[in-house]
Order: sequence, then C-alpha cells, then structure tokens
Amino acid sequence: LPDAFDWRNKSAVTHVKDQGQCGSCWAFSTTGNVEGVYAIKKGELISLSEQELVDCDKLDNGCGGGLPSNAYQAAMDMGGFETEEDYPYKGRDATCTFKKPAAKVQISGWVNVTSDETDMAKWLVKEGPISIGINANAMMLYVGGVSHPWKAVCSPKNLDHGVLIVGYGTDNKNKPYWAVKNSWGPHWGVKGYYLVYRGDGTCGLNLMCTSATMA
Ligand SMILES: CCC[C@@H](/C=C/S(=O)(=O)c1ccccc1)NC(=O)[C@H](Cc1ccccc1)NC(=O)N1CCC(N2CCOCC2)CC1
Repeated sequence: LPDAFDWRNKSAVTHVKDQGQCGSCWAFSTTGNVEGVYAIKKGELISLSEQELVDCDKLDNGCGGGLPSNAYQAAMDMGGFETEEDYPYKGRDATCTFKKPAAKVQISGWVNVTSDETDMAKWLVKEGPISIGINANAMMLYVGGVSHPWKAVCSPKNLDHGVLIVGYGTDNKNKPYWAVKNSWGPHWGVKGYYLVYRGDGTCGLNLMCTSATMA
C-alpha cells in the first residue's frame, strides 16, 4: 500500500463544485464517485449532472437531503447519468427534464465499502474515490491543516453531509489524513478540500462508505 495516493493526480476527479443554497451534498458525493469510477474504467473524465438527481431522483429529497445509496439506485432505474453540460446545475429543486438518450454514463450497481480505514485505503487505490457520509460539524470552521476534532464535538452518530474521499497521505507532522472533496466551492478549506485525520473514525467518516460499480 503506497504511503500516499491521490486520484486527482490520475485525472479521475473533476473540479471542485459548489452546491450553493441547496442541501444537495448527497448528489455531489454521488456524481464525484461515478465520475471517478468511469474515469478509471473508461479512461475519460466527464463531469456528471447533480441537477438530474435533485430533480429526478424520487428516492431522495432534492435540496432537502438524500443518500448516495438511494441516488445510485435511482440513476440505475432512470437509465444513467447525463453530463453536467447537458443537464446543468441550478441549485434549487426543479422539474425533471431527464432524457434517457442523453444519458452518457450507466452504472451496474453499488456496494458498501469497508469501515476499516486501512482496508478503505486499499480499496481506494484499487477501485477509486469513495462516497462517504460524515458529521460536518468540524467543517463549518475549517480553514486548513489536518482536522482531528474530539468525538464529543463531532459525533459519528450524526452523519449529516455527503462528500468524497479522493486520496490519503501523511502531513509534515506525521499526521495521517484523508483528502476529502467537498462541494462548497474552491475557496472553502484547502482549495475546496477537507484534510481529516485518518485512522480513528473521525466524525464517522468510515461508517457510510459506498461506491457505484460499473460493468
Ligand atoms: C438538508 C440536507 C442537508 C444535506 C447537506 C447539506 S450541506 O449544505 O452540505 C451541509 C451539511 C452539514 C452542515 C451544513 C451544511 N445533507 C444530506 O443530504 C445528508 C447527506 C448524508 C447523510 C448521511 C450519510 C450520507 C449522506 N442526508 C440527509 O440529510 N438525509 C438522509 C436521507 C433522508 N431521506 C429522507 C426521505 O427518505 C429518503 C431518505 C433525508 C435526510
């Protein structure tokens, strides 16, 4: 297992996006994972539509919240993902305008990924970025460095945000971290990313790990 790994160096991660005033973090977590799996499998990085999930995924609640696991299922039922270009983001609940012929990317299923953080790192290197649920309490005030809040202020029991693990490493103080892609724009955190302690279930980041599968 390499000491550090980052899918951003392998053209499997799109630019940092901004969900705006809409609780669609779950949709960004989902598209980020599928963008990564597709790039790894097909060798092409395509930005996928979150608005399609916000408008058309009836298993979830649009700007009111959702789960990547529901979104994978909904996308499979609908017939796939349209591109960001074909179905652009509006940042509000809107009427579904999904067109199956326009769907560029199909997934064949989804899996739960292990909650053992050593095995998560092995899985990431082999399979791609991992969609996770996390307690975002420590992200509200985050300005950089490796975030390692106490359990008391970041309970693993209150997962409220969907994000994407794209890599891992160790900082210059020898602190192991996960590199997490957020959807609050590129000016938040470290160029839109959250560096969070790796190894002790910080903020419950290891408890709802999923990924789409692709034939
Ligand atoms: C109102 C929705 C807020 C939104 C994220 C918004 S946010 O802006 O990124 C943010 C997060 C935290 C602090 C501040 C701001 N959160 C979600 O969508 C989170 C994301 C999440 C949580 C746990 C594991 C994985 C992903 N999910 C949720 O909020 N929910 C999970 C699904 C649930 N559905 C109810 C109807 O039946 C289907 C299920 C609705 C609540």
